[in-house]
Amino acid sequence: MILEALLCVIFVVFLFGKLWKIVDRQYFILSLCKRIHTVDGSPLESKIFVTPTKTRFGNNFDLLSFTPATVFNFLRNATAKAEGRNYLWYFFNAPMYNVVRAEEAEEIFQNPKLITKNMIYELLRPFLGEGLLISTDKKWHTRRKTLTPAFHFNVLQSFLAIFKEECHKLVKVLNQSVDKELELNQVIPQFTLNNVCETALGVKLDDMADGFRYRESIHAIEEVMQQRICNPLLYNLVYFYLFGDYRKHVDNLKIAHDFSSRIIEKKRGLFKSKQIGQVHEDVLGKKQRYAMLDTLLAAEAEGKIDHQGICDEVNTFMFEGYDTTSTCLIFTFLMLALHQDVQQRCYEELENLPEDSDEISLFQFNEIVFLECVIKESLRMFPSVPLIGRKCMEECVVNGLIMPKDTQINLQIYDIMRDPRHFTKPNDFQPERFLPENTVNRHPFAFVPFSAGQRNCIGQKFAILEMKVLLAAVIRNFKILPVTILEDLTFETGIVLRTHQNVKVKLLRRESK
Ligand code: HEM
Repeated sequence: MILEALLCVIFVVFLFGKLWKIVDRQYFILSLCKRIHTVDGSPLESKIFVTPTKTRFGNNFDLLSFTPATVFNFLRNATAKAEGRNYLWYFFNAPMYNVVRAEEAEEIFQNPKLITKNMIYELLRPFLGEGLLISTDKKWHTRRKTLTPAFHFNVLQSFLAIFKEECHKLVKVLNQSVDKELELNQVIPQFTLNNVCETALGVKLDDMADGFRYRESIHAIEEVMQQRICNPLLYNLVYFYLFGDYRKHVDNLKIAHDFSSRIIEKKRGLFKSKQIGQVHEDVLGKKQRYAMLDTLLAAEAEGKIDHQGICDEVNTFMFEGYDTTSTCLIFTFLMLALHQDVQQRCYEELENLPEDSDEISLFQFNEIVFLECVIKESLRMFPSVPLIGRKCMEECVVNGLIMPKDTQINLQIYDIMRDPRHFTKPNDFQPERFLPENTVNRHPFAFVPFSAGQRNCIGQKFAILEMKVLLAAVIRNFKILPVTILEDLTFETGIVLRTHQNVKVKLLRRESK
């Protein structure tokens, strides 16, 4: 009797084991997801690197109790282990495919079915709603079409005046910091936030009574998003509510949303009066300039967008247009300080411009080639957006792999742009790489700091112009000397690439001619 029962148990265990093996070929059972397979039936390992898991539950627990710095190092180590191949994790009920090669990234950027963002972006949803960055399908297409004219050449022309004004203000501040250590993180973000606030909303943040509070709230929102990125448990709303900074986050979201919503309401009133030929002044009684919000209000008048939609788009611009540009500027200043020869070459290039910076035209800014190479090389080495994510909404074939529905794709921009096959000595700062004659044979998707394909950055021309205006003004007025060196810095991956330490330089006033 006992023997029979034992045999029965052994048989059931054997059967269960067999069944488990069969199912496990298709599904990573303990990670609760379907597996990726190759189209030609070859072993997956022959095409990509399958990252070994720390537990039997996929890579789900590999990231627990991470900090922004350890996320950065984790990603770099993962890429190093893959030895130049794209690599896979089984993560969060779905496979996560990491792309580090331009060749395979191209197919993803170009695939019109792969335009939906992945789960990381859900952390931004409470702030950005259905704005351009997160929305998908028809809504995204319509909005993108509506907003594209807001970045037209003629519009940039009118934004140039704003950039110059903010630049004058900043140069005045910098004049007081000559010969002292200057923390770039204390001054640059204010410059880019002021710019994006005025170009998006049409108001000067420094003139607004609650401008400071708004600025603080944006910082706080980002900090919480950063925390959540580092701890997958905090993605869960209940866990976030119980153990995270949920209340603080909600309060800050309210401050930021109320601020933009209030301005939108006031601007709507002015827009309507303008339509019937009254008033041309803004909320503070000053002469009105074009702002992106005007394009949105015009779309609202045509019934193409509602109040919530406008709020989402404005918040998206503020968010996307602020930290990305300040991060790039900080790294560019750092690299200029560390490479005096490059800085000197920029200075000489700028000597050809009119002495009065107010007279430098958009056309002339576009012609500053070497400085643009410097910006691009900084973006290559230190991309403000180090990774972007997509999601397969249905089973799809990508890079010769069959990806189940819900597969998450990470385009590791940081690693793509440090691929030695496309950039020799990738860790060396060499702006000459971007001179037109040196880019001819480069893979078109090897340099993608603004993403590529349909969902590329709508604000890239805006950003390059804004950064050129400030860099040109600072280089013409000051010699930038190094204080921080790269070895002092701990890099952190959040929504944007950051350093744990503030970046410091020293300015010397240049002799006026
Ligand atoms: C150095 C500065 C900047 C960098 C490196 C940058 C980078 C990027 C990247 C990589 C994306 C794609 C994100 C993704 O797919 O997840 C993106 C999208 C976007 N960027 Fe930028 N950006 C910069 C500046 C700006 C500025 C100044 C604005 C607006 C004023 C802006 C507005 C946007 C918007 C709205 C999107 C979403 C576009 C869409 O999906 O249709 N960006 N940016």
